Amino acid sequence: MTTTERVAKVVLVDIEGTTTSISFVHDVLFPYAKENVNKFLRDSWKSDDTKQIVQDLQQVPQFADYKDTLSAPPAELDAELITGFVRYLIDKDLKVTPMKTLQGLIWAQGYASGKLKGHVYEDVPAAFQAWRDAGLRIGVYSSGSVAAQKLIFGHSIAGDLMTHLSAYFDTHVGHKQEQQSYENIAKSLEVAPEQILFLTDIPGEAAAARSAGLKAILLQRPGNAPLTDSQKSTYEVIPDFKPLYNLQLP
Ligand SMILES: CSCCC(=O)C(=O)COP(=O)(O)O
Ligand SMILES: [Mg+2]
Repeated sequence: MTTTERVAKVVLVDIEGTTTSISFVHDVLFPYAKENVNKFLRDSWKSDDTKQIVQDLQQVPQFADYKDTLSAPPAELDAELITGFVRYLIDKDLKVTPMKTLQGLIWAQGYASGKLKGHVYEDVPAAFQAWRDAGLRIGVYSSGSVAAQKLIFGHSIAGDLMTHLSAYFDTHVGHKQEQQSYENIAKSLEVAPEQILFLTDIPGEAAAARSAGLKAILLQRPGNAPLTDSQKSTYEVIPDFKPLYNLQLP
């Protein structure tokens, strides 16, 4: 296991498998979106936001694949067809940007009604506080939309954690396994890439971040996919944020 230098100006955190359990995302958030997508689309079908999302969803390459799975595709585009497509994307966990935007709008209703509360591991609020006390900035980079990120941290089981966060990035900045995305993030943060520490559960994301010059550490939270010996020797692997409570500015 390599050991990462304990200095950074910005800590960039992934959500699912890093700050938050995979189970919360897959067993609570995704089912909530699948259950409520039809009503959401019917209620808002004529709104500009929904019209834009529907238009963008039709441009997604997987839309044609989905229609091929239907024995009798509808002649006209309607809320039922888009509902089916959204559920198809969620089942395949495809991180398609307009679907992620739509999920965020649906979850907003769940958080507002109190049916949803964002899961965060117990070491997360303490780490956020310690890093901010040490003068570091904290940013989020997730495939979930920026709106969804703000909801999960703003309505978390540990209270409003948004007060700790100063930057949010989603797939509008690029996909998480692409080097260019991390270069874009460093540019946007106005920080040299090597001053950013990225925390994630996915080795492909850590590799992309590292190729852009960021530091990267892997999380092995309960329920995360097991890491190979090669991955464990390539990256520092930690079970939670506690080993990082003492991060300092360079
Ligand atoms: C922003 S909360 C929901 C997380 C989500 O939708 C998702 O796809 C998780 O992606 P991540 O990049 O955080 O692993
Ligand atoms: Mg993740």
